[in-house]
Amino acid sequence: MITESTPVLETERLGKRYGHTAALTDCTLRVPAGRIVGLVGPNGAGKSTLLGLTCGVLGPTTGSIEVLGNRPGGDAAQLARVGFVAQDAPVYRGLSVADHLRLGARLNPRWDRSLAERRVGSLGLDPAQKAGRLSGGQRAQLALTIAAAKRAELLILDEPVAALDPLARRAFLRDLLAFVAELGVSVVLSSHLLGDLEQVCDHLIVLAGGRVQLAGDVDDLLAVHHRVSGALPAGAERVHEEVVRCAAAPPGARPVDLEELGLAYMTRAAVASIGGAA
Ligand SMILES: Nc1ncnc2c1ncn2[C@@H]1O[C@H](COP(=O)(O)OP(=O)(O)OP(=O)(O)O)[C@@H](O)[C@H]1O
Repeated sequence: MITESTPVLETERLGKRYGHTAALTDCTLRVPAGRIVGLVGPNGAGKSTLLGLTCGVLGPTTGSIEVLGNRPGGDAAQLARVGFVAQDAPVYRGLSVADHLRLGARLNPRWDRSLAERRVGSLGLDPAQKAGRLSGGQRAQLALTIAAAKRAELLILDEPVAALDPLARRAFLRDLLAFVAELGVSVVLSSHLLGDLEQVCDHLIVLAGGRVQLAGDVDDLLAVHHRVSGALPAGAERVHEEVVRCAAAPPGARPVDLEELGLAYMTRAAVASIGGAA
């Protein structure tokens, strides 16, 4: 039975291979509902693969995955519960903004016309403008509007801000926060830009080499990681350089921010893979 405590995403030893390439290995995750999840990792870490498995466009090679308590992409009802914006904010370049909204209304049973029109108006998009003539930021906003108006319970956004300048990125993330608060939707957002994710995410997943390096609610993760110069305190584990993991802050320790934390785990994984290859 699906309840409010049903996780939006639950995986158990999930694995995905493309031929001889292991894109994801032994990935075990549990993401509670209502979170804005930052999915970070270097190029080739497996982020797009995990997002593809989550929305059901890919199937697992090993292990299991449940999204909102069901098999991803299992049927039309499940597809309607998940909104997916792939990399590069895909839109139909020859169709106008208004055409996109009409198409959204025809294809999505829970389409929220008033939300779509309100967002297009507040963004200052001309309904008659062809999507191919919008700027990168406007295209990203249009793709986000369509995903939001679908009234999905989970929004999956694969590097939605990658092509945007700093001002457009900030505007996009601010809008995302506003409508997440309005709609109560859960979001999984991948990015290389940890600084951006820090502004919006309350749950973090760090992937590297196809494996989960770190996952959890941001407040919990920040509470057990600290910056310590000098000798490793008793009971602490060194993640990378000054960043250590231990339940209580040792004397003289300084707090870490999300960017430092993500980088520490990604660097540790990179160093380990070079060591393993040597
Ligand atoms: N269709 C495919 N066929 C073969 N290998 C693939 C395919 N898609 C991804 N891969 C490989 O799987 C691994 C993970 O790729 P994935 O695209 O999931 O990583 P990513 O973290 O999203 O990377 P990026 O940040 O560069 O977009 C990489 O080694 C990649 O080369």
